[in-house]
Amino acid sequence: MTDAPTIGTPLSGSATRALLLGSGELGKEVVIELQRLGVETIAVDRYADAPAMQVAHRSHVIDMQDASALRELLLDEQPDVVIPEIEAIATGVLAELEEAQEWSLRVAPTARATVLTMNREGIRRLAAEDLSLPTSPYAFVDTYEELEAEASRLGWPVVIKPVMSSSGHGQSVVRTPEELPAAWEFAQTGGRGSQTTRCIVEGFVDFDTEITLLTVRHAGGTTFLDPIFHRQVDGDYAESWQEPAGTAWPWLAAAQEVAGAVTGALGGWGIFGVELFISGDEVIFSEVSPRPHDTGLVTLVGQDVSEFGLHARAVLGFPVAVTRWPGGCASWPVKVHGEGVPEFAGLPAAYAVDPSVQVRLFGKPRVDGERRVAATLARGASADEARERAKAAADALTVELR
Ligand SMILES: Nc1ncnc2c1ncn2[C@@H]1O[C@H](COP(=O)(O)OP(=O)(O)OP(=O)(O)O)[C@@H](O)[C@H]1O
Ligand SMILES: NCC(=O)N[C@@H]1O[C@H](COP(=O)([O-])[O-])[C@@H](O)[C@H]1O
Ligand SMILES: [Mg+2]
Repeated sequence: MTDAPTIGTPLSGSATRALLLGSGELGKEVVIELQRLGVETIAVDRYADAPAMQVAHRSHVIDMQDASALRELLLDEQPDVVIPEIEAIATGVLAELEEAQEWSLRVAPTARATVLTMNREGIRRLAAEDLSLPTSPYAFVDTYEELEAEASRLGWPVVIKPVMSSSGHGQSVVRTPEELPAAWEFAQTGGRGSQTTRCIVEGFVDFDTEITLLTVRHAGGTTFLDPIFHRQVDGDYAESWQEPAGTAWPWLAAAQEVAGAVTGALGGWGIFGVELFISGDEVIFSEVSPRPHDTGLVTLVGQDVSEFGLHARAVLGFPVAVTRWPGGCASWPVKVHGEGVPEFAGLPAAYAVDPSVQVRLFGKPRVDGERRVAATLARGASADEARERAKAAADALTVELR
């Protein structure tokens, strides 16, 4: 792909082809945006009938952590752009193929960015040690004995996370030494299938609030979106919202500086979800996704172009601009526990909450354990009003597993 890209016609020799690695709810929205731009889309994930597969031109099921399977697929498809969507990918293959340029391949935002962020160690060392950004105190451990030593050095409570995981998988807050063995066990079994025992152990940050600062690097420069506030439960997002457009924050300039430094170091084009803790006026870097962020689902109602549309435009090489809905907006994820195929009821009641309510049913084929299967979205005059509406809409939905 050149710096001034053209878009071909899908399924023809001129097609512009985008291949998603990871095809969950976030990828589904990216594929919809790419389809609107006439891009041929190929959705890949570890299981069949994943959400993005249901809207893409075609799909493949492979173990994305298997380097040879991934290499074989990419050589076969030869996409113009690869869009990583999840944290469990053999990213070394992306770096190898981007470097080799056997065909004109770009990885969004860059192969190096995906390598560095796929593993918590890469991005944490880049931010804290190379860029000298404030982070929680941390250590990396490979054994239970190392964990014990580092946790007591850092001081309680500590947060333990597998180096390859997301959405809180395998993550726990440990308040006393007695809780440590169970947390180690959870980290070993609960991650996203990494082949290592390695974990990060972090000192607990007693923040006032936490935000995702969506940052778009694109052909026209770098654009910071309005902060997205969120509340997390067990390491996974439980609610996110944007305050009315134009709200001023004393820490915003510092937050943009941190986001600019991290995304600048990662480089390339695309959207980044920069996760920051705010404590007083202090901004502490937590982590960054070089792709759309789950808390950014709120942009589906808060902006004229959502984070998914912005990612699609940026990775294709186009400049972006954003207009905000002037009021508040909110998203509320729907998670279910159990086993079976989801069946949803209560949509009329959810829509009756407010005309601004929107519902996304992701279409995940089944649930085994706990899984996010839907989200509700709403607007309001204030963020609080939007949050109440999004929650009320989610409460009105019922999910049966059959
Ligand atoms: N050191 C810390 N101190 C206090 N809270 C923390 C710390 N690390 C993580 N958390 C809490 O846990 C949440 C999830 O952590 P983190 O983002 O690292 O996990 P994740 O698995 O990558 O989640 P996601 O994929 O949803 O971003 C954070 O948003 C924050 O609320
Ligand atoms: N915090 C990261 C995040 O929200 N990622 C989103 O969740 C999907 C995996 O869901 P699953 O575990 O239900 O398959 C991913 O594919 C992505 O869309
Ligand atoms: Mg996170």
